[in-house]
Amino acid sequence: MSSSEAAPAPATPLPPQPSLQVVPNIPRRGRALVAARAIKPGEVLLVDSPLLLYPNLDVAADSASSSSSSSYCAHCYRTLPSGGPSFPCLGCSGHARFCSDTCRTLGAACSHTPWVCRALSILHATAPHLPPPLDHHPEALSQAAFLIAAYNLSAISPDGFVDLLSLQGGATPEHAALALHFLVASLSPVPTGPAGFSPELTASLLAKDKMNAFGLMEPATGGTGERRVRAYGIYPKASFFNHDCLPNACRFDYIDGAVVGGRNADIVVRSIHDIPEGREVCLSYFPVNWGYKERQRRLLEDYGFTCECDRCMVEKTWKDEEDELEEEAMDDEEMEGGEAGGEDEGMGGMEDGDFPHAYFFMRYMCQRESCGGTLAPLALSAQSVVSDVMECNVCGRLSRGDDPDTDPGSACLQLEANPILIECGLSSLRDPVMSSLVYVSM
Ligand SMILES: C[S@@+](CC[C@H](N)C(=O)[O-])C[C@H]1O[C@@H](n2cnc3c(N)ncnc32)[C@H](O)[C@@H]1O
Repeated sequence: MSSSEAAPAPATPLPPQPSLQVVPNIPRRGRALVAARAIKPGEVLLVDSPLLLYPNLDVAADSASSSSSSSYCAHCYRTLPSGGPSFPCLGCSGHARFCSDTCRTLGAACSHTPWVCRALSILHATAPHLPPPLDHHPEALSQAAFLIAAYNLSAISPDGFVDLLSLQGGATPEHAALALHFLVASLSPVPTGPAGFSPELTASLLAKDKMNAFGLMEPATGGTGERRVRAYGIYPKASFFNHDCLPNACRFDYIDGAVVGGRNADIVVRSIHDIPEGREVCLSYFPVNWGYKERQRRLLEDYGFTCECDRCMVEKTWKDEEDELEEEAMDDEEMEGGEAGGEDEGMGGMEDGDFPHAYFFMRYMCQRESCGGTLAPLALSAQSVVSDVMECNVCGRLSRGDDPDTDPGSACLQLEANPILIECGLSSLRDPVMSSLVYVSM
């Protein structure tokens, strides 16, 4: 280089290229998220903060502890340390408790305002005497808690409420929605935002909740491995993900994790494996090990569509065979007067050749009994190196299982959710990811 040539400008790192595009309307699927470029396994595709959170009150009503106060912070839903300090709400005689004075102050300003506090207190007192048809409605209390949170949002954040209204889902008021509307109306005068308070709005909100709420699970406690939902959240960007019964991404929450900045209720969506540019990125709306009939029933009842994904197209034919087998078994039973074993609707009895998704189940499904979680690699390192450690999005176990011929369960590191590795996973949660959705017009 001669002395007259200008020295090259120091290289400035390129901003991260967005990984997802919002496509506004795919026929029969509505909005969708599509890979804006080739995506590697374990990439953090989205970090989303909740528009609102609300408690799963139906669990509390079921349990013996229904009369005691909740074991989660009423603002951020972190587990409260047993025997440790907690900060009672000053308005409802400590029924609601917080994990810190900061959460108590934030709660009073947004999630646990004086109106929410009063309405939830009355709801707790009313819970044993709900009028019909709510007395036989398994989710009545949680749905009432959702409506309280939603109408509270309409008053404290009209913009947030507009985001909520923009989500998929609408309905005309039917019996249960009307009953919930009048239950909420009876609790305490509802603070109305610009959208008002009406049976039509209530029905529409309930439909949006059904189609878009994410369950945040209780911590895994060993034992049976069965986990219940501690709270539900509405996540506006994550709500754009459509469903696939063999998803290419899955979501994690670290609600009890050591997340800086008070964003422990954020959810993180990571890719499970390579995704080519242009491919739709989908989550599974429930555990991937559910059988065909159960999946179709849930998708139709709660989400209003019939799934035609590749897996369903294959398993649809199994259903007919199963029905035939069931009929044969019933005929045999009638002839022999003996017991006939029923066919498992899931994977039971399948030969490898009948089951083209076998690889997915071996590689990406948690092998821990009764977990049903999906595995994704820990987040890509800063150098974009794909991790060979897989994390389960339900039980949090970490495992190494590159070789599909080995049982990933046997390679399981047997660590409880490892805080160091999870911190590594979270280290790539930079704010730019939040804005990495780009909107395209068709
Ligand atoms: C959480 S929203 C997903 C985003 C939605 N497409 C939108 O436009 O906002 C769930 C709704 O999307 C639609 N949907 C999701 N997955 C689908 C699929 N595999 N096939 C058809 N529709 C689907 C259904 O209407 C479902 O109730």
